[in-house]
Amino acid sequence: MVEEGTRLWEPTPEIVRDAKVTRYMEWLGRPVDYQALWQWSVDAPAEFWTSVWDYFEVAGARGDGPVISGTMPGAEWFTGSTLNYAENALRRAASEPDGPAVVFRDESGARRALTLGELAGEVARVRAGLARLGVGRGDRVAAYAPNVPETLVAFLATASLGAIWSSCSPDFGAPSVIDRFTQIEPKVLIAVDGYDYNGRRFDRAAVADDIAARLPSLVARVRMPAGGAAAPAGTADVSTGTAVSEGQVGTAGTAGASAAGPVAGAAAHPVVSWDELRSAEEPLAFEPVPFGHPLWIVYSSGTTGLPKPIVHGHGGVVLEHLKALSFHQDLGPEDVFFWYTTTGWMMWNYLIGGLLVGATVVLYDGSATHPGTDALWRLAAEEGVTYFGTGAPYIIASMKAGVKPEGLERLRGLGSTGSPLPPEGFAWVHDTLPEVQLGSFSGGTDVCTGFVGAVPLLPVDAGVIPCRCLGAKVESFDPSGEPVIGEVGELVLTQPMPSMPVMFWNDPDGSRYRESYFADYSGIWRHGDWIKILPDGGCVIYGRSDSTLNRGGVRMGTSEFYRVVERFEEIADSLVIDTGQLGQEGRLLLYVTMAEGAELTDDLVERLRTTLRDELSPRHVPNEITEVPGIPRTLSGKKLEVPVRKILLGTPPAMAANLDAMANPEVLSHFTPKS
Ligand SMILES: CC(=O)CC(=O)O
Repeated sequence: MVEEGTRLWEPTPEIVRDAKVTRYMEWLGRPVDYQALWQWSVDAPAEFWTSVWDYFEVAGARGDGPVISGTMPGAEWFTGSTLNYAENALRRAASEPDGPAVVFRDESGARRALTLGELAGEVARVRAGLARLGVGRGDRVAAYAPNVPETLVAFLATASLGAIWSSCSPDFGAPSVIDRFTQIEPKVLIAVDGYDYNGRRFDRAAVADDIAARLPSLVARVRMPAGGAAAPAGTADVSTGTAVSEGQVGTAGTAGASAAGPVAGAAAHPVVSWDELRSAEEPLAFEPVPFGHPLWIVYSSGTTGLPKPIVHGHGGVVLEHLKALSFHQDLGPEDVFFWYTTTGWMMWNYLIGGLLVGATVVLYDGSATHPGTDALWRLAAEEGVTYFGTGAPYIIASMKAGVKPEGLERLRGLGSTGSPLPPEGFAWVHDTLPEVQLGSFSGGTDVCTGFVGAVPLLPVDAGVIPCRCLGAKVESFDPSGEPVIGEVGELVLTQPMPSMPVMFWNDPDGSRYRESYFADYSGIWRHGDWIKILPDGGCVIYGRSDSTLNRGGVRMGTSEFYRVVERFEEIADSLVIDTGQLGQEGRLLLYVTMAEGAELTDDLVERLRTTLRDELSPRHVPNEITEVPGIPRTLSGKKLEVPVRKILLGTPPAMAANLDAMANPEVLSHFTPKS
């Protein structure tokens, strides 16, 4: 067992000297002191964010309007300024056309690379193609597409026109894509015919047809062959619209006809191929748009009602990602940046932000563990990745599988997000890659970034996120709404950040937006996580505050519970649910999946109970411990604590959880209430 707070990594004087954030402080004329810099960044947000614009020489016109007008919700940033995300992402293409921009790898090991010049050329072609289809400023372009270079090209082309992007990963089933895209009424749908995962080809042509048929707003659909444009000829027949998959053809577990039943009649819009879309060579141009002009729409995985369509603006994303990627991940033009994600998670949007700081971005499409658990580590070694990001579950899986990554001499930083990483995960990273700085990073889709994370100036302690990020005034509130240090409380933001949503789509009076973050504390963003802020500024995240374990008034985040349970080598994964309701003590139910060859014996149950009693409290001994075949997770790897709690309290699974956004919906049937 690793004690929380054990010092694991410290920056050398050279790391501190060479850090991008150090150069920025020198430029500001401030002493190299992170805590003092953070305090200034939140006490003087207008000065701080102006300095970010100036320091990075953002391409655009800053104007002389106020930097912040109004307060949350509805604070406005850089009134009167104009810029374009795509121009900022491609700004070095003219001067360094041969510089590396994008590397793509798939499960089979196939590799494609694009220079900055090639990327800009492709963006120009697709931009022209979208414009021919009638796409202009404010129109929505939706993509049902994998993490391939064509998707990135299409996004940048969309942004260059001032049109609005939205993507879903092709492992999403039709109903959940329809739930998302019908809300935003896209003009063009870019849809892939299939994708490869875990050594299998999943044919998505019929799903793409179904989605397109339910989007009456479409003026055209672009057909992308499985594997992207570099797929072998014959992979997709664009004239007939039938997909001819190579290799084994499978049906994804989440596939299926739309929940709303079959659609009669063929779609009225034309279908064009990717090659037709990119057929004309045209000069690249960028539509200047106001700071808050919508860039993309991402979705929060809601469990009731339709997913929330969260709109982020060009300016907020450019400034936030420049700051976070440069000062916290320490990325620049010499870096090769990889984060394991699909296009359906905001970490894709974050990953491609690497272009803003000049890094080469590595796109990977496929399973993290195919053909073996070490798949991503190998990829990182082969591509000379300098910053490797992944979900915390992959680190835990690598630890449990005894993976020993090799050939990572260039690696300097390792990002972990998605769910809290326990101290043991921190220690494994440190023991395995002692030179590498682990950056546990937490924030969310809502702000398209992390607001607590690492910085190269601060040490890393087991289980502790080293700092609150610059410009993010994160505080922990006790039940009476008072800020607390050293105690677990509600994570709130008491100052606006520029990457907060500019609005929710289809929410003209802003009520849905206000209800989502501002219902509890007036003018203060409640994020929905438990956090403890330590006296030295370090932070510990304890999971979602709406799935808290409240045992006789002792409140605890679920991550503390998992930390104890998942240390047992017999346990592969776990889920804990407190069925208590407001004012009522409920039952504490622990679900476990077993490691290969292990059994849930009476002896193991007793050891689990004793350890939980000793390490947490007698109130945290489960009433029941049940073995299940799988722990329900979203496609981006988050445990479904709140939906399972609802199911156990009587809500039907299809109403409690968004089945199509789940990695393993079939396991939900094992979580039914006992009569
Ligand atoms: C940065 C994050 O917070 C990502 C996530 O967990 O969704």
